[in-house]
Amino acid sequence: MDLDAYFGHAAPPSGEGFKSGFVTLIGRPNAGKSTLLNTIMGKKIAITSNTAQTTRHRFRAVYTRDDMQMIIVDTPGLHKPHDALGEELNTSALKALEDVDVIAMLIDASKPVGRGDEWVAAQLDGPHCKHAKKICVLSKGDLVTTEQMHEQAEAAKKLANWDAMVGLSSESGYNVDAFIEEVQCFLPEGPAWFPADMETDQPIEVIVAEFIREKILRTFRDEVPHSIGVTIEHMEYEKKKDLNRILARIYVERDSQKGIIIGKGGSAIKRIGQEAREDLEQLLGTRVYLDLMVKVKKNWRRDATQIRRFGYGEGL
Ligand SMILES: Nc1nc2c(ncn2[C@@H]2O[C@H](COP(=O)(O)OP(=O)(O)OP(=O)(O)O)[C@@H](O)[C@H]2O)c(=O)[nH]1
Repeated sequence: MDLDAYFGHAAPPSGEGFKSGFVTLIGRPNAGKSTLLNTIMGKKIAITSNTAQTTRHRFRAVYTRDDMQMIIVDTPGLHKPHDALGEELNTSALKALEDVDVIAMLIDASKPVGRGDEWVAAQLDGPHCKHAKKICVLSKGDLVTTEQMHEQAEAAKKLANWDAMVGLSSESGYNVDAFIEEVQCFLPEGPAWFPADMETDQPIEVIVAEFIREKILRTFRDEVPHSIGVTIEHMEYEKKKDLNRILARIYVERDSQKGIIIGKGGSAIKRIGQEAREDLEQLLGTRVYLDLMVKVKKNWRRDATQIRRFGYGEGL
């Protein structure tokens, strides 16, 4: 594939009236942050699942138009941490609030506003958030009636002093444009910070590893998804065959988890490999040969050094 598509070299657009800046998406786990990012970008870059703590990287996507460049910072969901990984993810998410132009807090419109939302909203009072405009995004609008949406808006109004509020659905695309326009209003005039054809600041290996992790999150429930980490050991493009050869390692914490990931006669790992390969072929625009290995690394989630080695949280 053409890796330049990820890093970009085209001259950044600029000019009078051009706006540019950073918007951070925050919210409880599962609020729909990564899905909104993908909908804005018009393609899947960030992984999503209904397992909390899906997002482990503070992830920047670059959305460029003729009249603006918006750098969207996706963050791990904010929640009460239970281990070093949870703490690292919270630190990473809160750090992404510093020095941004807009903070968009997502609140799931289909769930009652609760203490988790209150806790996240309270973080917006910090000194580092002072200058940012705050948009309340009521997400998953397709799951609620108009009346429920109004009720949710009333509850959300009490959480913070919002500069704007938008109800939308990333699934149907409803009102996502309105959100983009709202952000644009709040961005300062300035030149593009990144090349026009750059889509993300993450190395392609990180995105590939995340796509594999997503398939595991979607296949298994409970403890297993939180216990895995994925690294790309080797990735090589064979031009003649238009083929990317990828060797990935899936780390788990216990032998029993290794057995679960592999499945009876290798059935589970085979399915994960197949599904990941299909997604990766779309992402990379080439054929993909994917080799997955499972390895046990005891208690890696309790070890900050290990977590950073995976590149999760602050490690990048
Ligand atoms: N029906 C519906 N489901 C949505 C919408 N947006 C997100 N979801 C679903 O909600 C779940 C969580 O979405 P994510 O985008 O992964 O949420 P997140 O806030 O990034 O989650 P973390 O990474 O855990 O912080 C997924 O199963 C999504 O498919 C929406 O607009 N409508």
